[in-house]
Amino acid sequence: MLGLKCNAQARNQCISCSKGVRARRALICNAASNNKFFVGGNWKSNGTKESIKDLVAGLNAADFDPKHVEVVVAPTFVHLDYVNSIIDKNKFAVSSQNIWIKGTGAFTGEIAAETLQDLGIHWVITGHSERRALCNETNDVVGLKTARALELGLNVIPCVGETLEQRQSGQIFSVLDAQMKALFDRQAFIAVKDWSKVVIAYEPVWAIGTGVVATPEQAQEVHAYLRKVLGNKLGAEVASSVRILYGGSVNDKNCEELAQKEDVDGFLVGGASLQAASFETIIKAHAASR
Ligand SMILES: O=C(CO)COP(=O)(O)O
Repeated sequence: MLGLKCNAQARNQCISCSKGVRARRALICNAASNNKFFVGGNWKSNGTKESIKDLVAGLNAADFDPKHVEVVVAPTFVHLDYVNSIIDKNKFAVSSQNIWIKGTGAFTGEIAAETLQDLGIHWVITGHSERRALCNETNDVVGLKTARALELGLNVIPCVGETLEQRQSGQIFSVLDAQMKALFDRQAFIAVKDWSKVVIAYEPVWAIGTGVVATPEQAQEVHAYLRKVLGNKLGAEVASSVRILYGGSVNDKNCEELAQKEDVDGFLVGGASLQAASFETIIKAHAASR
């Protein structure tokens, strides 16, 4: 995993400082990358003020070390400010689930990156498959939104993933290529300097909300592929440091096995992130898997 300290028992050398690293990917050490295991909770269109108050109280009481895991929760737009005001910011950051492709202005019903910044929200999810499928967001729109977030200094979680039909008809890698290309097509994406600000989420559509989780081997295969695609475009050092999350029916029972896979750097969790106890177990999956 990324962000492990250089240490005496290391078997590999950091390509940045030449010290040893015990990292599974063994390219870059803590001195060069502060990226930790990452867990996001996507609350989707769920929650009332009352249920959110209880959920946040449960999360604030969760026992984990933020030195080893970065945790972000994404409530609805209208709950962002409330959650940000009551959540323990030593342990959690708050993310929006979407942004508008442009700035503030005459865009009825849309939320600009500037507005999020004004609220102290520093993360945004882009390209979630529900937005792609239900709101007709194309790869190009996802590329624009991701670039817009980066231009405004936000941290961004672009989502990619194939449908069951695409997987079964052998299109999985061409679908992922096209989704990644839309990110690479934007200057703001390829010009990123600090790759702790970009976290890619692989969310196979067939696994989202279905209870059918990808096997650890299926997740690893795609994560390794995405890392290769990143490496071809941005170089080995960037590819090694970018965190790639798995999302789709992650729960407190299956998270540990998935977290053991070399290229699984964290999770983007839907349903199970609405239960504080389950989410806490998922947050601690990385530590448990070691
Ligand atoms: O869409 C997801 C996270 O963004 C995954 O949702 P589930 O965990 O409910 O399958």
